[in-house]
Amino acid sequence: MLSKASVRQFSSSAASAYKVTVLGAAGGIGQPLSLLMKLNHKVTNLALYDLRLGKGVATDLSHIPTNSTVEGFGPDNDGLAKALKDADVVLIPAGVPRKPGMTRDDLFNTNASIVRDLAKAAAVSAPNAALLIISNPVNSTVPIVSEVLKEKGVYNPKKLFGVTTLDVLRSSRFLSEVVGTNPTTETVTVVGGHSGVTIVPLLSQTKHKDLPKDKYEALVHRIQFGGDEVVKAKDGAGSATLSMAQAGARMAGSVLKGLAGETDITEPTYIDNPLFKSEGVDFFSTRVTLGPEGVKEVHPLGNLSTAEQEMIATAKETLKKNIKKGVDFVKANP
Ligand SMILES: NC(=O)C1=CN([C@@H]2O[C@H](COP(=O)(O)OP(=O)(O)OC[C@H]3O[C@@H](n4cnc5c(N)ncnc54)[C@H](O)[C@@H]3O)[C@@H](O)[C@H]2O)C=CC1
Ligand SMILES: O=C([O-])CC(=O)C(=O)O
Repeated sequence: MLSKASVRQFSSSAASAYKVTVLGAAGGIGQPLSLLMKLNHKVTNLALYDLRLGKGVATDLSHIPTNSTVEGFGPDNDGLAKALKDADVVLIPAGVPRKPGMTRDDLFNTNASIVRDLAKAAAVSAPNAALLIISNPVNSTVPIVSEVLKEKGVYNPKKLFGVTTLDVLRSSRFLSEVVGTNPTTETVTVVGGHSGVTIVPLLSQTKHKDLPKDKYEALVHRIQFGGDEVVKAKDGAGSATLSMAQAGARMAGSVLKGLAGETDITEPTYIDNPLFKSEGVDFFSTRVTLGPEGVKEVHPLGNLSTAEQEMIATAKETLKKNIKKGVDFVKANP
C-alpha cells in the first residue's frame, strides 16, 4: 500500500491527500460539517468519532462517491485513538450547546473537561495535527487545549486554531443586508474572540466605513450577538449548527489549502497570538496567513476607527479573564 507521502507525490493533485478527523461528528454541527468535509477533494480519509452514532454517520456518508474513505468510531475498542491516528486536521465540535438565557461561558463547566480529554487524546495520537476548536466557550477552550498540549510536550502554537469563522460569515451577510449588496462580495475582518463584546468586526476597513451611527451600532450589535438570534429561534433545541458547519468547513478548507502549499490563504482565527501578549492577552483572533506548517504570518490589526479601538480595549479585558479561566482549569484539573 502506498504511504501518504507517496500518494502525495504520485497524485496529479499533489499534496492533496489528507486525513481529517471530526470529534463530536454525530452532533448538530458534526453531521453537516462531516458532510462538507466529505465533499472536500483534499480529504482522502475522513474519520468520525462520537460517543454515539459515529459509525452510523460514517456509513451514511461513505456512500457519497468522492475520493475519501470514511471510518466511524465510538468509545469502544480504542475508537478515539484510532480516529485520531495520523490525522492532519482535527475538528472538535464536541460538547453541549446553549439554551436561551445562557451565555457561552455558562457552557464552561460541561465542555471544559470534554475538550481537555479530547486534547489529551490528540496529543498522543495526532501530535502533529492542526487542531480546530469549535466547542464553546472558544475563548477558554482554546487555552485549555494549549495547556494540555504544553503538559504533554507537543504544543505547536502554529497548529492550534479557535474557529471564529461564523462571525466572519455573519458579518458579510448582515453588512450586505444593511447596505443592499451581494453578500459574497463583502469581506469583513473580525478580531478579538468569540463571544459578545469580544467579537470586534473591523467595518472601517470595508468600503462601507461611513454608515450612519445608528445603523453602524445596530450592525455591530447584531454581529456580536448573532448567536443569540439562533439560540432564541431554536427555542431550547440548541444553537447554530448549519451555518457553523459551513463556517467550520471553510476554516478547515483554508487550513488544508495552507498545508498543501497554496498561497495567499488568509482567515481571521483565534490563536496563540503575539499581538497583545505584553498586555497579558495570550490568545487573540486576527487575520492569519496559513501555510504548510499552519500559521505562516499573523497580520497586524491595521488602521482602526476610534469605536474599534474602544471595542478592542473592552474585548481584551474580557479575554484575559476567559483565557485565565481555561488555563486555571487545566492546572487544577490536569
Ligand atoms: N465556534 C463557534 O462559532 C460555534 C460553536 N458552537 C459550539 O459547538 C458545540 C457543539 O454544538 P452542537 O453540535 O450544536 O451540539 P450537539 O449537542 O448537537 O452535538 C454535540 C456532539 O458532541 C458529542 N460529544 C459530547 N461529548 C463528547 C465526547 N467526550 N467525545 C466525543 N463526542 C462528544 C455528543 O454526543 C454530540 O453528538 C457547542 O459547544 C456549541 O456551543 C456552536 C456554534 C458555533
Ligand atoms: O451562540 C452560540 O452559543 C453558538 C455560537 O457560538 C454561535 O452561534 O456563534
